[in-house]
Amino acid sequence: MAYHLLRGDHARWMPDGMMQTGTQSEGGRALVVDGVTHRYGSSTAVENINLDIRSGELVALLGPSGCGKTTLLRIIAGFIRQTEGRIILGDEVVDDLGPNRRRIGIVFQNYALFPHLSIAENVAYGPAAQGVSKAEREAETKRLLDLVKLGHLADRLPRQLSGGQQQRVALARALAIKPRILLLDEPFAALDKNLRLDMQIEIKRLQRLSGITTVMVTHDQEEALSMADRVAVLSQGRLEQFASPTDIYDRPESLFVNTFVGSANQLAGQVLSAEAGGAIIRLDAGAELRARTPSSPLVAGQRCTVCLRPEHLEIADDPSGFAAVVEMGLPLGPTVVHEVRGADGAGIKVSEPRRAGTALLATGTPVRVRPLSADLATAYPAA
Ligand SMILES: Nc1ncnc2c1ncn2[C@@H]1O[C@H](COP(=O)(O)OP(=O)(O)OP(=O)(O)O)[C@@H](O)[C@H]1O
Repeated sequence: MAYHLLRGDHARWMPDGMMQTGTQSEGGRALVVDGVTHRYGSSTAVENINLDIRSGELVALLGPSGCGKTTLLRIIAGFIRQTEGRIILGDEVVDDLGPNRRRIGIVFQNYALFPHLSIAENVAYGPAAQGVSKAEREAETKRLLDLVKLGHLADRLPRQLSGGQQQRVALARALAIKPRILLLDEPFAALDKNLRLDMQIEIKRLQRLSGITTVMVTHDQEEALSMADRVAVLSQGRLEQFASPTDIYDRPESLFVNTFVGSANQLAGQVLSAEAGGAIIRLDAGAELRARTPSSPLVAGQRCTVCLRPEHLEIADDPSGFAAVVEMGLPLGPTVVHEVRGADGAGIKVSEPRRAGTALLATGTPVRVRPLSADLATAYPAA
């Protein structure tokens, strides 16, 4: 594939056939969400959200239903005017610009294609409204449809395409206006599992190639962790953490993030001693361990909740662990999960790689459970 260096205020290598997008130099700021709060009447949907999104980044807004992610996306797009705060695109505060004046490309869950227009007419619609000449928009439409591998279907109507194909048209249409940023609203929700994975890879590829700054709403944590450069985790309208997928998973900063992303055993315990960022905890189940304490400093004697992921525990005959009794063993293909019960009654999941010939432990077997290594536990003040 041939690459061209685009010049001007946004020098960037672009693949052959991809148009220029974005308004910032590589690594600069593309979008700032500055102290945004939105209330519907008396109920607060998003509260004091701050995000600083770099040019070329793919950011996922992740959270459970009702956490405010769609509201935030619609505020960025200009469909909703926030109660407080500012939206800054590049260096421009865009709060007074309507959606069609923000130059934002949007792909909705249901694609929202014009049903009576052909695929090519759908893609050319935005540039036509922008006053782009016929010859130029025809060339651009062809380039974009080739890019999403649908050039041969340009004359079909949307209903004559599969869901995945319609979504690629929606993406081409969004890119046709040369948007400053691309917004994806649950873009894979309507696709079946296999097609979803193909499209996730495809969109990530196109996003990387174009270098277009992208914000995607999803409630699917695997999708967020696998596709995004950074993930903004929201809960009840508040930003819990904004970090790389690795940091979100390995270094969660709140009990919510720790338990919403991946799974985590929650064990009750008491702080024996504490220092900045860490503490020695005695679990009610019977072991002592060191834990990170990211959210707030803990003090000796304080009750706490310790999170340990199932894959960070092992069943081992070791005095450093704590005693438990097997309740159930689940052979899950390459992993084996044992549900055990600690001396304090806590139910705990232990997930281990399955080795050839491994037998499941029978219900009632006494075992000892220990963390795989130090510092895998994270402690939060008890609720
Ligand atoms: N037009 C509206 N009027 C009043 N309340 C609203 C309106 N739209 C959303 N809300 C409320 O604001 C909160 C955030 O909603 P929002 O749709 O942003 O959440 P979400 O995280 O996108 O949820 P979902 O994943 O279910 O789409 C919810 O409590 C919702 O009930």
